[in-house]
Amino acid sequence: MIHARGLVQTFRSREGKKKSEVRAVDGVDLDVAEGEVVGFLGPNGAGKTTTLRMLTTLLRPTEGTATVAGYDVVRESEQVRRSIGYVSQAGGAFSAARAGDEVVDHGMLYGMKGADARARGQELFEQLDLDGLWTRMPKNMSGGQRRRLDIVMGLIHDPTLVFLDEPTTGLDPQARANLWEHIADLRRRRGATVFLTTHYLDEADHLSDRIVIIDHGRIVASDTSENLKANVSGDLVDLELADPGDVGSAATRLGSIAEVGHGSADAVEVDGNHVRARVARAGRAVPGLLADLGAAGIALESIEVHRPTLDDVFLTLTGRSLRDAQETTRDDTGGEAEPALAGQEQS
Ligand SMILES: Nc1ncnc2c1ncn2[C@@H]1O[C@H](COP(=O)(O)OP(=O)(O)OP(=O)(O)O)[C@@H](O)[C@H]1O
Repeated sequence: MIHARGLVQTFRSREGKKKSEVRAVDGVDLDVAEGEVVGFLGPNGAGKTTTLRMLTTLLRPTEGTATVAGYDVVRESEQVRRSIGYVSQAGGAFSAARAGDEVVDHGMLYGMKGADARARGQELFEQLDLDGLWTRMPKNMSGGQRRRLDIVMGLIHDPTLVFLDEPTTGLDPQARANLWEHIADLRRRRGATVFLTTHYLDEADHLSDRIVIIDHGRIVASDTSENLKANVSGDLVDLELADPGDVGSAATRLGSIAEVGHGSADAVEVDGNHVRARVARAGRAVPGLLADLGAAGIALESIEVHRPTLDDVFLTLTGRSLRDAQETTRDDTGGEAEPALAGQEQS
């Protein structure tokens, strides 16, 4: 459904007289199969939206090629647009019209007959828990209802491929959970392929068949959440020692079973009377460790084993926590920015 090779997008940014170039997307290869739900995850400014805008034909790639639903995003942009649904991060700018009229107009823009757009719109209103709101003006809807209306607009022409850019940002937990259900339903009921960007780890984990992580414009991982957790980052073993004097020898013993590839001394973190390290398949390794500690007369106050999270995966791959990265400001280029010549908006 989506095949991209070497996608690049550069933007020029200007700060006073100083000009610089930002490589917002830096050589992205991507393959998404029909019916797959892919979560595109990364911190602010990683390049998610820019990638999405190239795939949805809103931005011409500076370099590289992509086909979406079988059409080339540059040469056949019209066909791509007709084949996809796109729900942008900002959501639609609604006029003062009633929600149902907006939806019908939107469908007609895609070449649907008015009656068909109305029937399909009403069906979607029902599926997305908007029944009774057909004649309400969007400005009088709650944030969650408006976000679901955005999704109705993105689905009105019955696309089999849907791009959702941060669909639940700004929603309260209940509205998020509710929208997750609807997104999962898109595939269940309609067999749709869904490509969604998010910086919520739990969202990516919950919804996606596969998670693609982007950082600094490059894909750093692509796999199921389970595989990423199992292969990229081991379990965290946290030993609390009864006697702080045992910290050194416990660290050496824990280091000996710490993940391969990390020098054992570096792999262990000491914090007061706690000694921690990542251990591959801790369930198998820990009994031996306990026997070893017992034989050396090292007593424990407690032992905890934590399964890795997606954030651990991100930390292992990039050296940064995604949670911390989310706190950084969105635009680190400074100043006013404009697309570079090769990165012009497509009409
Ligand atoms: N029009 C533009 N002009 C200049 N730089 C831009 C422009 N759009 C995006 N950028 C820069 O490109 C990089 C990638 O931005 P992008 O919006 O794709 O990231 P993102 O992963 O979607 O972030 P977020 O999660 O905040 O939406 C950032 O450094 C951003 O500041």
